[in-house]
Amino acid sequence: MQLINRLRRRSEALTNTPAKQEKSLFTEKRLGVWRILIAKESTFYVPGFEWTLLATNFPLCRRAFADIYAISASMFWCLMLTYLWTAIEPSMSLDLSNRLLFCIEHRILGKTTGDDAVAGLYWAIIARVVCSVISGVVHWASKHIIIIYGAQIKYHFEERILEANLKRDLPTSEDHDALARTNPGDVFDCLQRTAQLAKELVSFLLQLRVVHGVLGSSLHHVGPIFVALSIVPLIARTTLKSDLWTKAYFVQAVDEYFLRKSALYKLSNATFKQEVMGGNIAAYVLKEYRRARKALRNTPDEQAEELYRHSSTAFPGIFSEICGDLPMLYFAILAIFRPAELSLIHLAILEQTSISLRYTFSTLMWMSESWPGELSGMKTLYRVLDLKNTMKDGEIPYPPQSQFHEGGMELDIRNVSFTYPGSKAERSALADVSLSIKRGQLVVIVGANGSGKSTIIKLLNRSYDPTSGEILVDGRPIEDYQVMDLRQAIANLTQDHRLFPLSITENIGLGHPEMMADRGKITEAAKLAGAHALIENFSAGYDAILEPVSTGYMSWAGSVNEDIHEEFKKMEKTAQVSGGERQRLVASRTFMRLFSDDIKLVMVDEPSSALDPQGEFELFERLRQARQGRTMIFVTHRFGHLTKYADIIVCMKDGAVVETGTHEDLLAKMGEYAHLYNVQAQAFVTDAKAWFSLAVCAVKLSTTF
Ligand SMILES: Nc1ncnc2c1ncn2[C@@H]1O[C@H](COP(=O)(O)OP(=O)(O)OP(=O)(O)O)[C@@H](O)[C@H]1O
Repeated sequence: MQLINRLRRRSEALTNTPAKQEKSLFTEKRLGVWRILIAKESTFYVPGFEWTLLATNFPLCRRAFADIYAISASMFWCLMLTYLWTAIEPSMSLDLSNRLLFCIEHRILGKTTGDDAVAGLYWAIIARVVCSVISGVVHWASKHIIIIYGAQIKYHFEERILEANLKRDLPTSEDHDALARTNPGDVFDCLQRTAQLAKELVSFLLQLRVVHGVLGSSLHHVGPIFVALSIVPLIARTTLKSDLWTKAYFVQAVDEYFLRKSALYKLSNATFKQEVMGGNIAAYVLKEYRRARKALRNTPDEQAEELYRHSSTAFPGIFSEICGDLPMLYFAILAIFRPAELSLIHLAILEQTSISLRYTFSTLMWMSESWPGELSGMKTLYRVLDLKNTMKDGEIPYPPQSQFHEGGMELDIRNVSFTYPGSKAERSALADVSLSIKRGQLVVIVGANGSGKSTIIKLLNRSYDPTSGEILVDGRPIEDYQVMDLRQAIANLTQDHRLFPLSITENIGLGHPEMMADRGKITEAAKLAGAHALIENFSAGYDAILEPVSTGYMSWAGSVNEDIHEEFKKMEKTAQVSGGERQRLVASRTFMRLFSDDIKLVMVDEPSSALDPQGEFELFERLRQARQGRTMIFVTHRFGHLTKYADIIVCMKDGAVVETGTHEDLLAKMGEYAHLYNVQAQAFVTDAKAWFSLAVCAVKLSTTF
């Protein structure tokens, strides 16, 4: 019962969103397990098309057209010509077909005789065939242009997105807009859809012109009603149709039993396998799942769009079916009452005209409905491209030309406080931190989890700027320096660093791209990080790509074909390396970076969490040996073998620096550092005692037997 009440409360919380308070803006619906919030439509609304979108997005469309025109003017005009042809072609084709049918009728019924009649028929045939041939060529050319030009446009925008993403600073990258999914093909897709929309509109108007011509001919007595019966029901159907996807809406699952059922189902995923098995909770999960499913009863979870479209009566379906038959039924009724006025050719012409007109009209409606979706993809892409960095870039190069630069970076952190953008924590990540680091000093930062150690590193490499206070680098505010220059002078190694989906050589070489071609240095860096033996073990050695990008996919039928499946698995395989091996490979990149004379500050943030004790000891030793002429900052929980080399140990707690000094100073203070140190030392003492007791036991036992 308690559980059900809790679920109810949660469900109420889900439905009780701020949107409810702005009721006038939205219409709310509950369908199946879903709650749908639909933005109310503007007063000037024609079903199937958002006219206001056209006006408000005109400048964006113009910009997009200018962009793709600049990529290739010739391709652009070729594509537009193909659209022009395909806009004219249906009406021309219809006109020629109708002419041909009239010629055939006249010839069959003997209304025209002689050479002129035969020549007219020949010309009608030739014109029809020529039109078809041109259409075939234009369609092929249009597809060809779309493939080639489309690829050029896609690569162009992909490059722009890449460049924008690479230049973006960290706070801006965490911005909601920057996280939006962008597809480089969206601009071309949207412009194609816009051109197609215009094409369908022109095509429809030209076909009406042909219809006018047909009605003006011998069919004037039956034609108008026939054509009206073809088109009017289509307009009525479009007007009456209720489709969700053309509207601005938001769908959320709110049924408490559905949510619980989904959460329990998720527990069968591989992600939770160990917990479910280890905790032996499978029976509980299944029991609770069944209970939720039973409570859900027949509440449908079909897609909200489908539920919205599904009508409560069969009337719209019947109406739609009858609409399709109306022109033919009308002709049949005429055949009953006024057979003398009709012929099969008349029927063929009217049927052909009405089918073409209906097809174009339906396509026009469909295009106009889907156009806003295409437009929103393009808008998102441009919004991402236009995002401006929130962090200021400085103007002074680093190191400044005037400055003598032996001995590393000098850092002065003054009353710095920092809160992460969008943080929900009460406490700041850093609160009034002050710290002075002289050139070439080795600093060890220690402290409990969440005390702010990594945040200091992130401020020093300008991933973020302090919320208040200032950081001086060599006596100047850090923001005055050009960010790129500053980062060029810093080597950073953290536990978050990843392997790139590139070869091992590149993974290491990117530490110092100017030396990428120097295989000797790359091997040396790998040796320093203890990764050489591991790399040699791969069949492709330094050329191995451990985590390649996905390159293939299988068809549905392919996934059930065992041979294809096996081949696919072989092709797409990612090499598995252990956490420690990964850390060694990543550390190789840092050693490569340390070959650069530009490096004036080395910051190492807990990069050895997965390394064995020997590996960790060697890593710190070798990093320390690269200290000459550099300031070094280590953030670590296991500080045993580093503290004796440290010029300053900084001890942090709850975002503040609580102690600074040498190992001896801080132990003597008997404060936070001494506490952390003793907890670690105690474990060793206890371990040592245990080992000693075991050894004594073993000796006793051996003497007993
Ligand atoms: N990206 C982030 N967004 C919001 N809060 C964050 C973010 N990163 C860290 N924090 C918060 O800032 C505080 C300081 O985090 P920080 O990573 O600097 O601690 P730390 O001392 O390095 O911890 P650990 O020893 O666990 O690595 C913590 O309370 C943490 O939850």
